[in-house]
Amino acid sequence: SVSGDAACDASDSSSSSGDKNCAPKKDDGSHDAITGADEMIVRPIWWEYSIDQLFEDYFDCGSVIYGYSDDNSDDDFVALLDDRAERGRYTKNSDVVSEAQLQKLRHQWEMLREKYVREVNLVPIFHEAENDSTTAARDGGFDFEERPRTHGVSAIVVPSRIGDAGPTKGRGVFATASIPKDSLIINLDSGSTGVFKVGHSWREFAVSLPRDVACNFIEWSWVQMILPTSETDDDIRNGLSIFIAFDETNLMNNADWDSEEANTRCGSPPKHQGGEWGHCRFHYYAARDIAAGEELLLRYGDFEEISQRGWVDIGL
Ligand SMILES: C[S@@+](CC[C@H](N)C(=O)[O-])C[C@H]1O[C@@H](n2cnc3c(N)ncnc32)[C@H](O)[C@@H]1O
Repeated sequence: SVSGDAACDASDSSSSSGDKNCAPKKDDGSHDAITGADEMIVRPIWWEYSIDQLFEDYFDCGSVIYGYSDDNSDDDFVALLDDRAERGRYTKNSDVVSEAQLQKLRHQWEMLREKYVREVNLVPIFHEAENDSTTAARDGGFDFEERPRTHGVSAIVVPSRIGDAGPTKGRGVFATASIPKDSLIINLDSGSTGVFKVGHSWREFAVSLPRDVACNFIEWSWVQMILPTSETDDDIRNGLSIFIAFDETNLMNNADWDSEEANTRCGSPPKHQGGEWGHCRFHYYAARDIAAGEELLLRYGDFEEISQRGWVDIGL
């Protein structure tokens, strides 16, 4: 017998994944109990959910992230779907960078950061902002007074602000000072990026978050294959890892989808004209001179597989 949702037979593993009739109630932390002959196994109903199923079925994140919901059938929704089909994505919110929205985001990053330190803690995470003058001296003398302070450290080490990147892109990150070619822009070694090595621990972390934070957490996480720097490099992040940033690097958009050249590239910059970029690990540099006011645009393919195959390989 099955406790909880009687329509969902938890002993059939296929029924717990993807079948909308079996979708759990949101945020109730409920479990399905399977009664065997001698034992009762309590199996969490999110047990086998893939990342896509968590996003679509468990949390129904469409309305949270893109502003649409399955039961919305008005004309706006049809137009919205058309737009999504064209662009692949859609962001409806017109007030994406109001102070209230940014406060909410900062609060979510802090919540994720604290929970990560409490429950996972595989890499050092810092709660305090670094001393800006030290950072400025190290990274080329930018005037860091211009940079709005975030809670905790940020991986973005150039003067920047979160801004409205337009109706299809949503928020983005913009330079607030000119950045010379080859400057360090993102340092994911700054104690502001968490790592998970096992898909299931990431899944467990996701399902215990409030719905709106969970949807962002899923949207912001990425899987990356990190190549070691040498035979003796035993950094826990080497190999296949899931990463989550606790800062505004989560808001950086992709250049490729608009057929633009990324101005912010992962890996060490080529040492000579026409040379190759080094392996993408934790540092991102200016691919050219970037003017104040320009959006900092990544090439998502630098750090994650476009096919998103890594999620399957890591158990999600
Ligand atoms: C890491 S987030 C970037 C922040 C996002 N713009 C926001 O406001 O939350 C990645 C998401 O941003 C959107 N995005 C990124 N680059 C885009 C582009 N070039 N065109 C349209 N949407 C883009 C997509 O929805 C994508 O899933």
